[in-house]
Amino acid sequence: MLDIEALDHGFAGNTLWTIDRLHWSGREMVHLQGDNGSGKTTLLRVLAGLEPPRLGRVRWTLDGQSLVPPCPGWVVYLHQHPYMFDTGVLDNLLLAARWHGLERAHARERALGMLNWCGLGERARQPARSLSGGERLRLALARAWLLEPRVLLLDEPTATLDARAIADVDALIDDLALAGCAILMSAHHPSPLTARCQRRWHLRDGVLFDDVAQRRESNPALR
Ligand SMILES: Nc1ncnc2c1ncn2[C@@H]1O[C@H](COP(=O)(O)OP(=O)(O)OP(=O)(O)O)[C@@H](O)[C@H]1O
Repeated sequence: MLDIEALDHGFAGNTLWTIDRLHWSGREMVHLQGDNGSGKTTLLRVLAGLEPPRLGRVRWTLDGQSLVPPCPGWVVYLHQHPYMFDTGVLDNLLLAARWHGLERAHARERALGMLNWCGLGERARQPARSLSGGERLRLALARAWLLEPRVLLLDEPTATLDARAIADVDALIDDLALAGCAILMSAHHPSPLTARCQRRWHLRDGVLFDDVAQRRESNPALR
């Protein structure tokens, strides 16, 4: 569902990374790795269409349609410190629903379901900006899931969380993956979730190494 050809990005005339060719069916959960500054966030932002690549092409094939990012509501990028609207917790979901044109009664019912799913059912009226880091991330996952995206691009989702919060977020991400949402996540530190990723992309020295492609290269039977 993701096809990349001759993608190249950088700033001020310097190349950050280049990717000759990459295909991802979306069936395997992917762990994007790389040192600080290797360009993980930038790659996720380019895949989401939040910034255009310097050269090359990104194409998503979703529900039989070939799309160039951005694909609002379908390919969703989530920052490790997600933006919270300056409203209550429930209204954060309802605003997102309205923004994306969900029908009002359906949106409310679904938003309440999402709040229970992410464990914030008792916090509907609490100001969203007063939530802890882990709670914000859970609310942001609920806000994303409200739209039933096909792809979630998660930027260091558990980087600043303690073990308990990581377990909570891991469980939610796992639910999304089981429901058929394709997950690509960057993460520095191993976690139960990164351990479950079936594929690894590694940004090193400006090149993206794909362990699946490398296995195919080294085993002719897989080509
Ligand atoms: N808009 C921009 N203008 C100039 N340089 C930028 C811009 N955005 C990112 N960079 C630079 O690109 C490099 C890669 O940044 P990026 O945030 O993608 O790396 P990262 O791998 O996600 O890093 P980290 O693991 O530390 O979060 C950094 O050196 C950053 O300063």
